[in-house]
Amino acid sequence: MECTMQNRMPILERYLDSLAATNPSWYSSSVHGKVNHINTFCDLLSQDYRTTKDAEIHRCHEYEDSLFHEDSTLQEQRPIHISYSPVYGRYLAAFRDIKAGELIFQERPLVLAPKAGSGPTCLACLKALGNDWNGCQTCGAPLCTPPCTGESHTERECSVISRLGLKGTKNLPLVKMLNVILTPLRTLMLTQEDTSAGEVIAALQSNMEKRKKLPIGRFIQEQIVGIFRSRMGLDIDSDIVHHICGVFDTNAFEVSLNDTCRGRALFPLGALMNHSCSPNTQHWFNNGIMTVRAVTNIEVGEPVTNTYTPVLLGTRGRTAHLLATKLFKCMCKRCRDPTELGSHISSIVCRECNVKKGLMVPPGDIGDNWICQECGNQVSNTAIETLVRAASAATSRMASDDTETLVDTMEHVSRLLGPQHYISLEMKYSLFNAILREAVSDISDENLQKVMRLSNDLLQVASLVDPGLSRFRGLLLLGKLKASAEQLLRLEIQQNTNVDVILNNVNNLNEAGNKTEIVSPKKNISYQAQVLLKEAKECEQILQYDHKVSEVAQMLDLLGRMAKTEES
Ligand SMILES: C[S@@+](CC[C@H](N)C(=O)[O-])C[C@H]1O[C@@H](n2cnc3c(N)ncnc32)[C@H](O)[C@@H]1O
Repeated sequence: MECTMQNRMPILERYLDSLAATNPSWYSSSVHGKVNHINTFCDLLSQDYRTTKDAEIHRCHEYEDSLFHEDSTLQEQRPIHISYSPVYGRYLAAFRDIKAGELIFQERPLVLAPKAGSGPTCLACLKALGNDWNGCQTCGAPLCTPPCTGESHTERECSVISRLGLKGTKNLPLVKMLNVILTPLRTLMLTQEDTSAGEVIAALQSNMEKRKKLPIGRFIQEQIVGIFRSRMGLDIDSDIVHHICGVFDTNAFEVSLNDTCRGRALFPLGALMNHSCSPNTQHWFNNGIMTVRAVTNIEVGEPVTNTYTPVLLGTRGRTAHLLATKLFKCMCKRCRDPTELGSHISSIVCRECNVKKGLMVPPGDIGDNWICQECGNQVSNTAIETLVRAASAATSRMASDDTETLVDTMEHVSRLLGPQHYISLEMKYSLFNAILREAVSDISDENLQKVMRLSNDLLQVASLVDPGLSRFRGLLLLGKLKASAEQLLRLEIQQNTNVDVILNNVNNLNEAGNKTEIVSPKKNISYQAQVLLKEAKECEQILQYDHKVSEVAQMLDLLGRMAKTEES
């Protein structure tokens, strides 16, 4: 039975209500008791499973009326609601002003499965197993040995997979195929076992009709539907499989459960965050639970956005990625601005005006010439694209942990495209990470200086395209802190062992030969540590939900000790 247009928004609204238990902060203490009276997700959603074939969801009058009658006290603390626009479809919007750093919501995954295309992965806990694995005794699918505590590989799943004939074969292509079909298989089983979950999945956007006309549609029909029917004996309506696969490809998140277990998961509320190339939220996963936090202030009514593309990618790259994977053209502020919010990460340095270092910004029309903003020099789009492809090819051949090669490639790309270009920035970020992979005490003075320079360059770009409390900024600040704290530590050791340096400092004379105010080396280190301590506290706030927060805690300890040195 086809789901009517009118009932899709309320399904998702009721799903939002059902997340009350995971989000107690949505309710003020005076209405806390009411949380218990909200029906559970399962109670509230009790209709049959139905697929919806597009995202054209309109608010109906009945729905507006039902909102009007809703208990407003329950909503007063909640930061979000679901809104609709003919351009964006449904989207999460701020229900009240949200402050940067505020936790917006937490959500458990509805479906969790290995990533399509991944190698042997334990079906119970999603740990990557490499090639040395043992198959499940019943179906032959990869599982941990000794058995892990993961619960995802159920008896029912096992009995269906056993029809694949994997047992005893360790057939790698078949294992990879299993990772492709497992997502729709698990989702299908969930919709059959839990009609409420099925209804939410049915209400999510799948872009099914458009996808059916694309190669992905043919793949799903021939491979996934084909295997379900012919090898697994499942009598299944192919539209349901197309819808489920489309729901995953349109909405799923890559999630890490811990250091070794990773997969793909569906978070129906998280899925309602629309895309922005300069998003106002950041999300983290902890034991599979998604935590979404505001990275900038979000005004009431503003969309609450997530990014579906890497932020360090130029507009043309992001546009191509979004069109290919999510089937829409982004028209956000960053995409409409050829300078990309002043970052110039798609602009190319002009070769004709070396002195002024003029930049050629991408033309509005994709086929037009690129024109230097300083000297008016024109270069054809084809020539620029060839240049960018050459730079990109140079970086893709390179090992990302070899710092010397990274430096050479970064300099080469900077000469070709300019230091502000996104490929140069990717190189800078790779180099920053490669240097910091070493224990900080083993990093040379020269490389510590490099980390400082790279982080400053990247922080400048981050403040434009990924501003506020973004993880990117947090990681850059952390690297910078590690480098500066280590430099300070080396200075402290040097001064403790070199009495001459101290005496010279103490007898400090200015150019006129007068004694200047004496700043003892210890006081100087203490002062610098106090400045860094402030940055470390900002970093701690940004990475509050990140596993890297333990590294920030170490920095806080170290800097705290150095800041106190003068007093002792
Ligand atoms: C993860 S879903 C987001 C929720 C979706 N709008 C809905 O109604 O269920 C992704 C889809 O939303 C739409 N979308 C998301 N961000 C958009 C944006 N910035 N501009 C236009 N469409 C967008 C696209 O159709 C995309 O395929």
